[in-house]
Amino acid sequence: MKPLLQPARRIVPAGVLGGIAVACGVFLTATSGWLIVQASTRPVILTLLTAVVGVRTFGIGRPVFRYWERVISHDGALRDLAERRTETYRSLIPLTPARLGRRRRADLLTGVVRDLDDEVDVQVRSLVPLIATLVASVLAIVVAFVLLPVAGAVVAVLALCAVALGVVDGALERRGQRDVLAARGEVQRIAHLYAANTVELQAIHAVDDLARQLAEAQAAAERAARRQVLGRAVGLGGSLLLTGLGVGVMAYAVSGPLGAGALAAPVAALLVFLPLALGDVLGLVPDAVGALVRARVARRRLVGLVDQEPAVADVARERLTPAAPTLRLVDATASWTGAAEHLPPTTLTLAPGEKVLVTGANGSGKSTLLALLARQLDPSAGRYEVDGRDVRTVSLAGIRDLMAVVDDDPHLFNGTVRANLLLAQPDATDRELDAALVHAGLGRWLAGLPDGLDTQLGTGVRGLSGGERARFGIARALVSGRPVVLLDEPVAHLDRPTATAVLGDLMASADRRTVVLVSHQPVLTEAFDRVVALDASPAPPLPSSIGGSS
Ligand SMILES: Nc1ncnc2c1ncn2[C@@H]1O[C@H](COP(=O)(O)OP(=O)(O)OP(=O)(O)O)[C@@H](O)[C@H]1O
Repeated sequence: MKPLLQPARRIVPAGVLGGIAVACGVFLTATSGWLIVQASTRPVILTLLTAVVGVRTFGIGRPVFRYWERVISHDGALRDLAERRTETYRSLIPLTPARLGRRRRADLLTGVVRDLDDEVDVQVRSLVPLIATLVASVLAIVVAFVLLPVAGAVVAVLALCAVALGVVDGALERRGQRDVLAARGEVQRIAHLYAANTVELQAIHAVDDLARQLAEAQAAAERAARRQVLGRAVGLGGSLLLTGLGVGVMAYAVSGPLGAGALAAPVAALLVFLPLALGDVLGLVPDAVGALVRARVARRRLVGLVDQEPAVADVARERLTPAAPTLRLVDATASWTGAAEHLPPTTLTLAPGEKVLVTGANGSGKSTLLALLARQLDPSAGRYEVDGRDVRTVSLAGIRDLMAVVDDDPHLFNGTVRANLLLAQPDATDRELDAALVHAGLGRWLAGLPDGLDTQLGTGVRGLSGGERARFGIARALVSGRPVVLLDEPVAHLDRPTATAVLGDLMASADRRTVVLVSHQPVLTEAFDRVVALDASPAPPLPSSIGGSS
């Protein structure tokens, strides 16, 4: 992964432009001070003209440079976001699904997107303001030093104090952030428990107890959020205090015993205004530090997710491309975690075109069996062969290209019907898409769509019923043209007549494809060549109960 603080393209020039914009603001205030004091002595108007031009230049320069900085910094940051997203999604693919835990894919993706946003925020919320502050501070120090060396030293000390304040602020933010995340996690845990088990909780009269726990967790989260805000408040309050102190010390330096008494009054005014104007810039530091802390936490989460060894080794290059493969498991077991077996030793041969129903109790390993067949897992013992070749000796992509996997909740992206189907086979023609929808039992649905394949699908546009979604998943599998279709409870959420109709259409359309369908209860058994029952108890070996038909 790219280092967190590596500036994206154009971020350094953006920071310099931001620095010039900020310096324009600082010198606008300082030259205004010079102008006001000089004007009070009623000099010849010509002596004021230079300062008037300076004030105008700085006044115009500030928004112009600020706008320029915004345009190029956001352009750079958005490109960086796109690159980091692509890189992260690429890293997630080999980890899917075995290393991603049992979280819902949508939740996982939302978390990853949010973490990447926080990470990229560093570019515009931390790097640009910090570079800008540095540039403006250096310019201010140089100008002050040229006018009066001790004034340069005062501005330099002020800038160093702002850095120290940033470090303290960072430590407070870090602690606050940790507490906030822990407290929010607890709220989420209890809320999920509450929402997912309301009926059971009512049955054991535990609803009030859990509601009290939820209220306490919520109160703890609010306290943690207040502590976190305290860090930011210390930073902002501290920078205001520093500004005030800076003005006082500078006033003392230019007028007091430090030998500056000889300074002309307008120049003295310019120098006294300098720390005041710099205060605006130093006030950016706490926000920049806050963004940095959030980004570090997000980065740690992303690294924890992405920095895992894939469950399946992809070492061989030779690609198998059989049109009708024979799949064979020989005493194969599989494990998601490496700590326990999640599939008992299994021997099973799937001839080309065979239709097999796999049943078994919850947790007996049906989905694990499909994951093994789809090469989302490799056998922890035994063998998995495709056309007589051990799958570990051929390319992973080649094996996966043979399989179409349909789960119990096919995802529909915001986009047209066509785009949602082309995901499975980008080269498919409209005729093939139409045919797949018709074969999956969605012919009438398609005919009723206002724009046919161009109709928009997805949230808030056009929803699909559970049965239609299941059929859409099957249509995608048909469009893919892959010779093996693996279905994990594709009709789990449907009523019996709809489930029977969907499966009937699948069997009629799967013609020469091999179909393995997992279901915790026997459905439409007569449509399958074989029914395989998985035993819930792990060992001893089960080759006799599996591989046979019932
Ligand atoms: N992604 C995963 N990570 C870790 N453990 C998993 C994962 N998926 C399944 N398991 C574990 O593997 C075992 C078998 O689960 P599996 O989902 O294969 O059973 P199943 O027969 O399909 O059950 P169900 O009918 O409830 O879907 C279970 O103990 C389960 O907790």
